[in-house]
Amino acid sequence: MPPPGLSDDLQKFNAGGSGDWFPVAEIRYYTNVFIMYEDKILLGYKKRGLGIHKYNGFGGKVEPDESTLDAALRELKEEAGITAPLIHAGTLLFVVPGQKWAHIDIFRADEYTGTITESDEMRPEWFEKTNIPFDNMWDSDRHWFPLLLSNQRFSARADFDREGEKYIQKKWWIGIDSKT
Ligand SMILES: Nc1ncnc2c1[nH]c(=O)n2[C@H]1C[C@H](O)[C@@H](COP(=O)(O)OP(=O)(O)OP(=O)(O)O)O1
Repeated sequence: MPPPGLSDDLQKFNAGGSGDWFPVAEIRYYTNVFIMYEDKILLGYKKRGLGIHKYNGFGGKVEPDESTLDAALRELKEEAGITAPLIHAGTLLFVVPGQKWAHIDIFRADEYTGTITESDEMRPEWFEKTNIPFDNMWDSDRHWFPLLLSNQRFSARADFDREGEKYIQKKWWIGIDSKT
């Protein structure tokens, strides 16, 4: 049975951790974009802010009056200097007690245009799909990345405890969105 916040008709892919799900809170919308090319994936090394010193997709907050797709395209341009024909790949609910829930729409593309450029926020870097730096990413990424890489749409929830600047994964649930 999917946790609160996810649709009931998902097919479970994996789940783990312990304890209760954190209580419902207001939602804030974010985006995250992954560019694939042949056997490689483009990640960004975060130079500031939430997730500093981790590798992630390119993305950030959705601004008022902006669609998630427009926000994803804007952040990809701002943070990596490129544009791409984005496809919605999945959704991650990132939950931390005492904070708004982050609803992250995750996009992918298999091509891009422009010159990949480092920004103040992100240093882009290509990785082999067989050598993704999970030990230096958000802990939940390793659980949904197989679905991103195999082009299966997913919805996921990951609850993290916060200890100072550290985020410790407590519980997660990943489902395949079989409607698509
Ligand atoms: N758990 C987890 N896994 C993978 N990705 C993420 C998380 N939690 C997250 O917040 N994220 C992603 C979602 C976004 O792409 C970024 C966070 O966005 P942020 O850099 O705070 O937003 P910006 O709008 O770019 O920030 P500023 O420009 O205001 O600094 O991490």
